[in-house]
Amino acid sequence: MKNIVTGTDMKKVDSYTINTIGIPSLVLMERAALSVAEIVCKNQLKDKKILVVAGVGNNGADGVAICRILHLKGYNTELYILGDISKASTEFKQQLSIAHNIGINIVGDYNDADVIIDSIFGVGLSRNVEGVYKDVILKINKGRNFVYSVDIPSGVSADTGKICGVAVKANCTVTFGSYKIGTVLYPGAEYCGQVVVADIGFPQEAYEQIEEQVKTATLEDFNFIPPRPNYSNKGTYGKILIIAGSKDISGAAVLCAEAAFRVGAGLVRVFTAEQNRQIIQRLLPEAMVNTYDVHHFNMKSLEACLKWCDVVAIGPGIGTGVIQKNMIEKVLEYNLPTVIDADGINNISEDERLKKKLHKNVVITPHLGEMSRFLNIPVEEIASNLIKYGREVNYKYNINCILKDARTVITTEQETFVNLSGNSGMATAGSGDVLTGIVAALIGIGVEFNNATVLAPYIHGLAGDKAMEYVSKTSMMATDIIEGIKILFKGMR
Ligand SMILES: NC(=O)C1=CN([C@@H]2O[C@H](COP(=O)(O)OP(=O)(O)OC[C@H]3O[C@@H](n4cnc5c(N)ncnc54)[C@H](OP(=O)(O)O)[C@@H]3O)[C@@H](O)[C@H]2O)[C@@H](O)CC1
Ligand SMILES: Nc1ncnc2c1ncn2[C@@H]1O[C@H](COP(=O)(O)OP(=O)(O)O)[C@@H](O)[C@H]1O
Ligand SMILES: [K+]
Repeated sequence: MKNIVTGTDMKKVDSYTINTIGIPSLVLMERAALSVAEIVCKNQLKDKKILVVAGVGNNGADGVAICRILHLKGYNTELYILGDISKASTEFKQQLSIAHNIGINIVGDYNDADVIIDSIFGVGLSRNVEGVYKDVILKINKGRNFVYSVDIPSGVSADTGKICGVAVKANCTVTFGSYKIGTVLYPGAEYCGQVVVADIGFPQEAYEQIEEQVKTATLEDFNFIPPRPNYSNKGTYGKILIIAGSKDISGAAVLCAEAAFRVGAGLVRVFTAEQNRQIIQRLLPEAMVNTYDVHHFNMKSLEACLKWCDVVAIGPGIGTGVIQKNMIEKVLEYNLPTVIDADGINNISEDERLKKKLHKNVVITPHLGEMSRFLNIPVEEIASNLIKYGREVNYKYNINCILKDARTVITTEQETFVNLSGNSGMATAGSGDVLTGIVAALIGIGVEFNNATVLAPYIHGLAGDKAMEYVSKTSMMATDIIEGIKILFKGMR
């Protein structure tokens, strides 16, 4: 797991590192500046003209130090300072004094260059960007230069990813210590270009001072998956019940069940409408199929399935109505690890009685529309504050939530995560059904419930990224993501 921090929390990390651990501010700053300079040197030839645009806070101080390092390496650099120097931070004044002593060329106007280093505002951005700052940022964005942003593109809120009026559109952002929320959540993430996290020496202890930590999964988290011993059988790897599909929808069940198999589930049983039996058996002969008749629904057959399984996923393509609500009620009575997706969520949203039956072994996987219905809050409001509303589900209902979007936010009882894998090719029908199958299968194969909730979107995204090895984002379909799961695990163990 890696930390993702708000700007406010990053200041706490800075301050703890400087004041409690005792690493001097200028030491951190030198490492920060060196990390940016190193990346610039690696990618830019010496004949390139580099303009450093610096504010007068510590982000600007980083910029002045970067300008000095590049100048000493023989680059043609200029420094343009934006803001009132009499109000500059101590570190800025120190850096500027060094720059003067070394003979850095300081210019009075913004002029174009091959490379721009944007160090106007970092995590200290505190209000909307206006006036001369706005004008310069617009000029940077109009130019054809290669833009590096220091810590975060100036104008992006490090706390939320919102654009404070206007923001620099960078080609590359070198962010210090850890991802900032503003570099991972949209729209800010779109302004960053490639994001490089530079280790400048903040100790993990400093991150532990943060009260509400946000993290992201990393490859190390595959260790949550238990090994597959030789002495095992299909029963070892979970009995997964998937309640999906309806008279007119069969694909959802197939995608969900196949994804579960590809993540390693031992046994998968689909409970679906009678009309789907043949097609599912033909498309996925490995799955067991039990069916119901909408006109004579028999709860006993669902109960038998629930008694059989270790984990249940309900919702993809089931439709909404009385039968569906009764099925959900029955599922919730069994207190099993339960994944609720799509129409599963929509049915619950319509029925306060079902909401009351949600229990702590439930994870819901809503997209923004489903989340909007579930919380009765407009989509735009949820989109602008994914973490807040993800957490709200947890506080209100004591269930886990995978809030799916271009950046999926995961909230468990204790923790909050943002998933960083995946790509826009995954915005395709059935992609969410694949995710549902992955969550259920991970629980089935023995991954602890909270860990499965976090790992599933990560695996789903990595599978989408793997799918790009043979299909473009444009052509990607949900079946390609399943193909991607195969490639992913082939490369893993
Ligand atoms: N040792 C450390 O601490 C380390 C810190 N590091 C670096 O420091 C950065 C944080 O520095 P920071 O806290 O000084 O804030 P910063 O981002 O420079 O912004 C404050 C300045 O911007 C101004 N300002 C803000 N909003 C504005 C607006 N809308 N419009 C106009 N002005 C506005 C504000 O002005 P004021 O509000 O005072 O009028 C003030 O001048 C961090 O991102 C990283 O790069 C690294 O080197 C690692 C070690
Ligand atoms: N731009 C994107 N980048 C990364 N992942 C995306 C993007 N758009 C959608 N996704 C992922 O694709 C899946 C879509 O799920 P969902 O909307 O439920 O699809 P469906 O209902 O058709 O199965 C989610 O896991 C979501 O996070
Ligand atoms: K910046």
